[in-house]
Amino acid sequence: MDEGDIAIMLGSQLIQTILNSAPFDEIKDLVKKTGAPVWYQDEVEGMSPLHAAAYVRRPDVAKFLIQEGAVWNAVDNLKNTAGDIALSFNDEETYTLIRDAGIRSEMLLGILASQNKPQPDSSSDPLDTSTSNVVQHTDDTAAGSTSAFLDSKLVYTVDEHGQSICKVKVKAQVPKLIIGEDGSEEKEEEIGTGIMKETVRKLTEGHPNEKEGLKVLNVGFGLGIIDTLFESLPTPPSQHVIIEPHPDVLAHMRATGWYDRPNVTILEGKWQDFVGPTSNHKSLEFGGFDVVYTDTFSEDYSALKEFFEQLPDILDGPGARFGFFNGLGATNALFYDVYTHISELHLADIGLDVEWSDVDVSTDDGEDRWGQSREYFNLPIYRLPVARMRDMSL
Ligand SMILES: C[S@@+](CC[C@H](N)C(=O)[O-])C[C@H]1O[C@@H](n2cnc3c(N)ncnc32)[C@H](O)[C@@H]1O
Repeated sequence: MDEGDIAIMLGSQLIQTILNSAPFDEIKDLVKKTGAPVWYQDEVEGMSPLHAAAYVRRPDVAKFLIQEGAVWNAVDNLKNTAGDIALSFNDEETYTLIRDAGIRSEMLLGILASQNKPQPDSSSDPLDTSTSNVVQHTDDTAAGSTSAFLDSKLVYTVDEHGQSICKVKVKAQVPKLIIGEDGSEEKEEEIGTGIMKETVRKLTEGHPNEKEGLKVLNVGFGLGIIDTLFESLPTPPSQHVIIEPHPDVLAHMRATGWYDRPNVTILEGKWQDFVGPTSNHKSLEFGGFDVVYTDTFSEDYSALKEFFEQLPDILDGPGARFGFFNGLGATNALFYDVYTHISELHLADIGLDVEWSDVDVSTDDGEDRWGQSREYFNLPIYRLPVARMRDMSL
């Protein structure tokens, strides 16, 4: 028997022992004394010892396995993590242990990645650096890579329900749906529009400058759902800046009159061109926004975190509000929870407190915001963030 066979045998034995609800010391000895690998996943189901601990609702075993290096985000062959299994049993203690292991691990990876981060003048594309292993896998499609997306051809059209959609042409020249709808009446409750409506409400309602017109920055026009909602406020924004890099989106904006709207300024390029360390538009007078929102399809969490870091410079102090499309990790309840917590921690680090609201998106009729090209959001609840600068004078 070679080393691999021994690891398989011991790994299987560890899973079986956990599933048999063996005493803690027996499980511990198998790992510590016999050397059973905690990272093992069986071939038939993809089950790991951590999955097994979740199945038999053993937080003591889960805690031990995590301490010994169990992989918190390993998915079985049905794409469930151990955390999903704990959640399905309503086993909050085991679920929280696994989720917190995920948060620790992702935070640590984030710190390591930022220490190794290329400098702004580096030739590599900062958007393509990833700090995360939560949903990170090689994905060179337009959905998963910023550069592939920005190079792809977009077509604005109307679907069979009369709703505006945007398609991206992929290599095989098969158009795929990527961006949601425009809020025609009968589609009002669909996921993208519903979320954007609630986002605009939370970002603007009761804002001290609401009545005189807010100064708004939106990053990523897409179908213009959120920008249209901002423009439809009882008092439209006094200044409405939109940052958008995709040439086809810009052409669509031009054709639909966005360039001619009073108080609307369109900045052609990526947000990185206008704010932060890679910005080469130092002359632009940025900052002082009452409301900032970002939703940049195909960028990853490291880019979002980088955007967070620019907020103190662009928000107009404590009264100002910030929102972002909270869709990362949303193919899986555990990953979504981990990302939600990590973004809250990172925002807190830079002095912003987040309030989360739950938006029920379970009633959508199966057509999601991003369509069929990748499963983006298949959770019943969207966690909507609104962050505000902490008032340091208090
Ligand atoms: C999902 S859409 C935004 C949808 C929008 N929230 C709405 O309500 O219709 C994402 C947009 O972000 C743009 N985008 C991608 N990367 C960007 C970047 N680095 N800076 C600014 N915009 C970006 C894309 O071209 C696309 O138009």
